[in-house]
Amino acid sequence: MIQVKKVSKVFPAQGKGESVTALKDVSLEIERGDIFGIIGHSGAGKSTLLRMLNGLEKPTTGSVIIDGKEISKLKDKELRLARQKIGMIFQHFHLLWSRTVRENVAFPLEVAGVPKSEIQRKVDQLLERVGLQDRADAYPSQLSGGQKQRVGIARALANDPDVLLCDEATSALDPETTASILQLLQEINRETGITLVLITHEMSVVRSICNKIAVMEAGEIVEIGEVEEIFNHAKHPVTRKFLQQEINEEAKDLGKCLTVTISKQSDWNNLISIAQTYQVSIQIVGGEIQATTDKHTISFRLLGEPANVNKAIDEILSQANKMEVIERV
Ligand SMILES: Nc1ncnc2c1ncn2[C@@H]1O[C@H](COP(=O)(O)OP(=O)(O)OP(=O)(O)O)[C@@H](O)[C@H]1O
Repeated sequence: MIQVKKVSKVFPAQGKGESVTALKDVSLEIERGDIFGIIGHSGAGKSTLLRMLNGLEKPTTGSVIIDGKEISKLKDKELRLARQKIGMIFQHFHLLWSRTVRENVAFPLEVAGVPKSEIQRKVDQLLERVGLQDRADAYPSQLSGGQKQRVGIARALANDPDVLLCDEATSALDPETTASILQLLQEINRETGITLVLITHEMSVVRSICNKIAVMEAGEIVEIGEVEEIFNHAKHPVTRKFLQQEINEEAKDLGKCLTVTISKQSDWNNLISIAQTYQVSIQIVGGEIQATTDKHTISFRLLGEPANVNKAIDEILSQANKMEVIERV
């Protein structure tokens, strides 16, 4: 469905600045119906790659092929037609603020020259699909973040695209709304077989809906494959860091989480003795055994009476000279 072949992108120097290599020799293949996640830190090149997929950005070298057509070579009308089959949703929604919900969703259909009666029918159907039929005449400013993104999704689906590109589509939303938007995207993928490509900096997003993932760092793909495989056998440090971050985030919802370095048997004994003293239990939520350095990192939560948990944490922090506390969430 989507093939990115040896794509590089260099943004030429502006003024006195230096040129920026945003993508270096990136290759990937996305199959029809995939929910493909691209994860990376800010500046890794995710947006540039996503913009290549709908022809908004042209590769400096290499090619992008969608449904057999080399999008990077298309011009004018051909490119416009190809783009109608590639929807996009954004972190900050990009809605037209002076238009109602209905008019926002109708917009791409008007641009595509669809007859008015057909537009009406299609918009009703789309609004029902995203659960906004009773907000059709509201303006975006009257909607919650989740509802705004639902408008964005309905609008992106207006021309029955084969691909939906999601640019940090849930990053501005709270966890509950994020879950409901991801669920909607997953349902649409199941019902229509649409291919989803989503960029994110959160592993939890990848875990909840993606089947494949590419991890990017400094313009390159450092790890790529099936989600299950990568989550179980992450090889690259960047991937591992994202996974660790997710564990910490998850733990934040459930209780206080500490990540400490354990380098001696006595550190374990110490930890257990503190837990016994304050009658808390240690729930390990993650960790890493570093065979080469003999330093093991563990992340854990303390469970018990809140006052006791706090005392135990204070005790561990006060012994930071013995166990190095890397992170306290
Ligand atoms: N139009 C442009 N002109 C010059 N440099 C650019 C342009 N667009 C992106 N870049 C640079 O390319 C690199 C990759 O940027 P990109 O926006 O693709 O990263 P990203 O992973 O999407 O980051 P973020 O999550 O912050 O959006 C960055 O160094 C960025 O400054």
